Amino acid sequence: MPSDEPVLRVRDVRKSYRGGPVLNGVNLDLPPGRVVGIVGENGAGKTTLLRVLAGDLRPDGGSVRHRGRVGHCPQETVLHDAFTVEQHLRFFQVAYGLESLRRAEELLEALRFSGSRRARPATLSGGTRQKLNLVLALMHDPDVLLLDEPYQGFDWETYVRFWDLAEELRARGRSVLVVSHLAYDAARLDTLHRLEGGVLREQERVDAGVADRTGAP
Ligand SMILES: Nc1ncnc2c1ncn2[C@@H]1O[C@H](COP(=O)(O)OP(=O)(O)OP(=O)(O)O)[C@@H](O)[C@H]1O
Repeated sequence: MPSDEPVLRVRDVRKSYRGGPVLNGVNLDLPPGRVVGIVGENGAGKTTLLRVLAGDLRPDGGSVRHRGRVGHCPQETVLHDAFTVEQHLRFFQVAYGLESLRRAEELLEALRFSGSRRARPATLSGGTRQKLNLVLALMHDPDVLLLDEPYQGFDWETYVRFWDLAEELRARGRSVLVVSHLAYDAARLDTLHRLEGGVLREQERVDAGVADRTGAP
């Protein structure tokens, strides 16, 4: 029987900058096979929280435990203009220790990546760069995927494909945590949390269904 033990367990996470506290005791359990959203206003601390969860930023207190592999798609793309698309894929293949680019190819196809593999990121559109950013975070098929505003710059079709992909991952027992300042896609989530005052609170999802699926990205 598959374990429902959390793939991500967050306890009393605290983080302050010089300007004052941003995270004031964040708690979260993310079981396998869930798509979870975190919303919050600009400056609420969403990016800070995701960086702490990804191990990119050390919290002042509290703990973060992962079970399995983590993928992190930061808000700022990780792409480097000295490298082509193909070189990015090869670089991450080596970094992740992957035998092939099979999964990366599937993801490029799923998101209808249209850029040339010989192109450098600066010559790609913002949405196309974001697709590559997402593929790089996902190509090792992580158990937990942490996404910071993942659909910025996506057109409507790509936005819908992104959610199809999230559903495919959930069906295979992967968990996806999506951070956004917008909550209109709540119907696509298993759980929605609001980050406010440095803590997470579970939100009532407005299951208007159709209404929730009509907002533009
Ligand atoms: N490296 C840093 N040094 C100092 N202050 C920071 C740093 N990073 C973020 N902050 C501050 O911490 C607060 C939370 O920032 P954060 O980027 O985590 O919020 P956010 O919810 O992701 O915002 P947005 O929706 O605008 O992306 C803000 O007041 C920001 O100015």
